[in-house]
Amino acid sequence: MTTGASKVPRWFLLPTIKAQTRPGSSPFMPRRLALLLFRNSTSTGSGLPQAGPGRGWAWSRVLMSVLVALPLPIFGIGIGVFQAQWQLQRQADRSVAQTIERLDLILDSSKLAAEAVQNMIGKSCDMTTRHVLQWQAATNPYVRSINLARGGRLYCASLVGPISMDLETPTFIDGRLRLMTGNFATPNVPLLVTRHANPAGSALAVVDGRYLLAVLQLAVQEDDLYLKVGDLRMGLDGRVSNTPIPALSEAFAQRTSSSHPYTVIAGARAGSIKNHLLSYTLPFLALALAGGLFSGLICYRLLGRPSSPRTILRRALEAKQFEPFLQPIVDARDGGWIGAEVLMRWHLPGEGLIRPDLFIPMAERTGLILPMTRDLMQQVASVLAPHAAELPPRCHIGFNISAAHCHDPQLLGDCRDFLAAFPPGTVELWLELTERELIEPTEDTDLLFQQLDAIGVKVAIDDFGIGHASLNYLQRFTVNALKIDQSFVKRIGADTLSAHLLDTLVELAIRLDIDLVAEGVETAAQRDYLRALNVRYLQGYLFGRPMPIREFLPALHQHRNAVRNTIDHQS
Ligand SMILES: Nc1nc2c(ncn2[C@@H]2O[C@@H]3COP(=O)(O)O[C@H]4[C@@H](O)[C@H](n5cnc6c(=O)[nH]c(N)nc65)O[C@@H]4COP(=O)(O)O[C@H]3[C@H]2O)c(=O)[nH]1
Repeated sequence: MTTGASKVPRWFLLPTIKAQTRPGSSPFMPRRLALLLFRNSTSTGSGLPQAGPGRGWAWSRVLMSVLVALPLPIFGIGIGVFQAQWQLQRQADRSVAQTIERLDLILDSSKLAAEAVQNMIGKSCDMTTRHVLQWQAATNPYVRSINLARGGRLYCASLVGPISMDLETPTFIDGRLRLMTGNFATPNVPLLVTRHANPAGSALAVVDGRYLLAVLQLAVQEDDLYLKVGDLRMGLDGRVSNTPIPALSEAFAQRTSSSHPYTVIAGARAGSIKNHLLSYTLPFLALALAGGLFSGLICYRLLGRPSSPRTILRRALEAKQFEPFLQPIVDARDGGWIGAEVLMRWHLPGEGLIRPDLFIPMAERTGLILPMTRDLMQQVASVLAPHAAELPPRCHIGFNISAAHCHDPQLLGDCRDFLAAFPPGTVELWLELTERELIEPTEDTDLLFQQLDAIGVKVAIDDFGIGHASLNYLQRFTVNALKIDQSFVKRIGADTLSAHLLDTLVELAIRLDIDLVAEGVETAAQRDYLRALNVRYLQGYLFGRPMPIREFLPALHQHRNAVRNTIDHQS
């Protein structure tokens, strides 16, 4: 049976579906089948609501893609921050170590110079004393001048000879070292003074602050670096002050010299990690960001791709993309509508309507046919039940059911719910059994059919005459109607053998006292032939094509008006 405006013959599709759904076969949809599913749609039935893909799913897809995209940049930034922190701390440790090493060297040298003139302490500041002092200042690296003090006052300087100045002895840390902002000779150049005392007084070796600054600047990298002597400190700007050292929150190192009473402090202020990241790890971060973005996009694409038939159908079901189309069934005697067969259509946004024979077999194999049929029943009930009074008396509404339904105890509940939606006696529910999958009769199926019969549900055998199981079904189940397959109807008038077959089927139904419905009636000649054979109900394009459920009631009213007009005309 071929229906609709298919471009792909059924023989081409079915092997693919069968291969796909064979137990143990790949769970992924072959590309050909995916293409078939998405490309082969009919263009019938315009005016359907635009059912978009499930909103929930769309959000989940975006959320999952973001979750996939984020770890790489987060990991990249984490690694970058960790690496920057580690590097800044290492630099601070190294700066402190190098500074201590070099300053110790300088201070050792100035200490030696002060010790070298200790026998001159207390002696008068004559030419000989000055000569000794100048000699030491000239021959010791880093030492700018050497002075002598007595009784708390400077009295002899290598630079100017006799002098009298307060030494401010308490300002020397441990009595040995003093950091100064400048002195009488160079008031703006910091100095570091080493003091060597003996009972007669003290010798003072003065180191120029510019050496100290050079040491600091050579050792420093990205960090801040300070030399601290007592309360005074000297930073990389070369100034001496007693203001507190700024908070070094992102790296910190501090060490006190083991030889001289001073401390070196290094570290990184707030914002250094960010600067470090931007200057050194930017390409790495950009790469991590691009990687994250790429993986997020790939994830988004993959989630948007058809995965397994089950997933595709489940998503479509969640998105309410399966819609009921109704095709009228008429009384052969007067052509009046007695009800309709419900036929499922898949309304795929952007693609139009997908024919049921392209997805029903897959829905049956995946078991999704059960919730799909339930959804269809609910949709039909919700649209038609409020208009039950406008329907034909005991309106016949037929749903196709599959083998899986016959083993599903929920079918009974679904049928009950469907009938309960309508006022009692207004509709007659028909279940049409197809032969696509063989129904295995068991005690459970027997019980189910008995229960269905008990609540007034009728059973029809669909496509009767073309399958070998139809007769078995007749024996096994309580069958209320046979639907003659449209292939017999098509051959009416074509050959005598077909005519005989049709006659025999009709005779069988009459003998069994079962109702007959002929499908696929397209011409008046077919209608007349079937009517002459006493086939009770007819269905086919001659009376109406499958239509969206919302068009069914207006079409029914139109049909009634047309019949009324004809009767009026005749009378
Ligand atoms: N050429 C021609 N065709 C006519 C004429 N009158 C009706 N038809 C088509 O014949 C099919 C009759 O349904 P079916 O035999 O139950 O065959 C159905 C049924 O077996 C299955 N199907 C449809 N809806 C459902 C469903 O909700 N559940 C299940 N399990 N199967 C369904 O898909 C099959 C195909 O459905 P449709 O494509 O809707 O095709 C429908 C209908 O559109 C006519 O005059 N000429």
